[in-house]
Amino acid sequence: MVREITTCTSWDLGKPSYQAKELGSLLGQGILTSNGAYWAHQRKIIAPELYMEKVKGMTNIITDSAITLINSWNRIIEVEGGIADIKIDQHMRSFSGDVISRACFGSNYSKGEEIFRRIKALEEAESKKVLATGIPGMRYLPTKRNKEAWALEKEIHTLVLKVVKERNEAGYERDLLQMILEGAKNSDLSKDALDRFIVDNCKNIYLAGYATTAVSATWLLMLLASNPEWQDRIRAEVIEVCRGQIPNNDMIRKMKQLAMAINESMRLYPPNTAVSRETLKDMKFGGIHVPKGVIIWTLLTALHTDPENWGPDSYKFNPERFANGITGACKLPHLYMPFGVGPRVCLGQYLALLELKIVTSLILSNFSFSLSPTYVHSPTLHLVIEPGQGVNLLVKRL
Ligand code: HEM
Repeated sequence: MVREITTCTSWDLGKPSYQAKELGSLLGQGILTSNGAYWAHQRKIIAPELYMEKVKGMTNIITDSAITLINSWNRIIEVEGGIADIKIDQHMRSFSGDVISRACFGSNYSKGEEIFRRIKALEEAESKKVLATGIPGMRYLPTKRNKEAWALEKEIHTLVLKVVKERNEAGYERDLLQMILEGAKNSDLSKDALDRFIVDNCKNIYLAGYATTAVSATWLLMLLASNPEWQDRIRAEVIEVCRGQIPNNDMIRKMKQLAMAINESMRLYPPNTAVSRETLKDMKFGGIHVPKGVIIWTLLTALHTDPENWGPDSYKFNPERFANGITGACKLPHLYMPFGVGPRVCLGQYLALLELKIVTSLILSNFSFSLSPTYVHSPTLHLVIEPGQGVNLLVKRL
């Protein structure tokens, strides 16, 4: 039965603090896990940089990163003699990491990449720790994994502050790092707290936007490989709209079938499995008394596939259902939430969608692809839901 979920618009609901504890040095006190006035302060600084109008200005950055990917596939295909079996996961991660490095660090982006390489290693070290133990207090013991994570954390801290110092000396640049710096300067934080604020938010933005976007692109390509009629349909649209040119904002806006396929792919494979909230005080929620400290999970995969809301074909890839937008796709459109909901809704959604549209349209206008016989369908939950054994595609040039 479809039951309405009360949209979270209340300050009395926050992000579960356990996330910060479990993921330890990975998240720190950045926007993803903080609550109350400190969270609001961070959101106020970061949000304007990721509004749709600002994101439109990042089209060139994204296109450059997508062209790097296209060139690398071209080289692989040439070496393989016309058709290549490509494991696309790492390519999508490089693309998404490249975009975030450029958006955050502007001209310092190669240093940004160095920092993000370490954040990624830290993410891996932390996710192994979470999965391996789950024992309270383990994170304080000097185990091999903890020591590895602590060393990485220290390196990240030092590197970010080095870029900040260089930036302060070199002058103004309009990127996310600059906005975080200015926001931090205008607050009354101590020097140490200020440094933490900057470092934690660099880590948070990277963690929020890197794997999520990469995995969304990977699932979308897997679905287009398995549904050649949709692959052809969207390719025809892209070719008609772009007429051999690199897509610009105007062209991207016209790619309706592509937008429908992205919505459908994120319905079936939302990278984040759940949206969670913690009650910060006793409250009534949908008529139920919920005491302070209770964590409420909203499972996206369940919401996104409920046949009562989406119809009997709810498990089928059918982008057509989004022909009239999200409101036309189901009975209760607010239950579609790949980017979360309410005041804590994803700040990077416009950036992520633009990335997905640019990279997919460029791939479709350069290559045709099908699933490799080596592909094994095994959605697996790490920090996001990803293909457990990767996605191999057989790719050839058009
Ligand atoms: C397809 C890619 C992405 C997906 C599926 C996604 C999904 C989400 C979800 C589900 C949330 C939690 C929302 C809630 O609790 O209601 C979130 C939060 C957030 N996302 Fe994304 N995200 C993506 C890409 C990005 C990108 C590219 C960035 C930034 C560069 C970003 C930045 C953030 C931030 C800063 C938050 C925390 C917002 C807050 O707590 O106030 N995300 N995202």
